[in-house]
Amino acid sequence: MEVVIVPDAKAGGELIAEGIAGLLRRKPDALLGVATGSTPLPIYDALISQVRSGAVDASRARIAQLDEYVGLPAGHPESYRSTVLRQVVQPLGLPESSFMGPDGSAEDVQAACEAYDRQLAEAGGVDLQILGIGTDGHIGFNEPYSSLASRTRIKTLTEQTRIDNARFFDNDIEQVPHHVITQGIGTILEARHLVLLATGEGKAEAVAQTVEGPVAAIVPASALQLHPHATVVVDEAAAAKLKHADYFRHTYANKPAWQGI
Ligand SMILES: N[C@@H]1[C@@H](O)[C@H](O)[C@@H](COP(=O)(O)O)O[C@@H]1O
Repeated sequence: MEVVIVPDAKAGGELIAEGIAGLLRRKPDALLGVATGSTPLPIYDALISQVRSGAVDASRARIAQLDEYVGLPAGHPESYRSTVLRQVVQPLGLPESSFMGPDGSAEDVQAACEAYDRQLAEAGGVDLQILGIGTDGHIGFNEPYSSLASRTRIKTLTEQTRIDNARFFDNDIEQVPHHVITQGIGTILEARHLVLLATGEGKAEAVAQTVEGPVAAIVPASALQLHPHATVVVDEAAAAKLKHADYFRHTYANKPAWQGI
């Protein structure tokens, strides 16, 4: 696992967008896994700027959703499908057909989950998966104690996550669904490159446990330690509880120039 400490969220977004641009130059039809939440927005802003300036061609990129609420009416502005369309797919000028995600309104949710895992595999697998992290260490919507081998499935949100996400629902926790579909941790680990961005002091404890703690289901993001190519990008505030911050800074500062993230 590589840990990169950047000055702020904007720098983190630019670094990751540069990595995505490099991927798209090597593989124009790369399948990019995207996360929702506030944290990845600087990545999308930087990538959209690169595309608009002509620095990178994303016209053949494909986009895959990480997770979804269950039971929101189709087209609900806070469904993750609507969110990814608004924040990533449309600004990149991509057709909706380039975008895949689990069906949160399916009658048979389990079948929809299994169908999504198959769809990801048939698409050749995710090339680069962007991840955020919950304050409790969740990735996607894999809450603490999720199986580290889990596949895409329905999950029940913790009260903390519903509180954290109420800001997207008029600060009314009653509007936040209890159930979600999320790529499982086993599914996420199949992506070729995992890139987790964490910013702000509220993520410092989760980051320290993810990076320096044991691999444990209580901290789902710690499963990144099992991945052969995982990059954790943190700003100074989110790095505040890392005991080995100096080591990570030293290693990154001395990284060969030709190696991207
Ligand atoms: N399912 C999403 C996660 O993918 C995201 O990482 C997390 C943190 O969001 P934020 O980046 O807004 O803190 O929120 C939700 O739970």
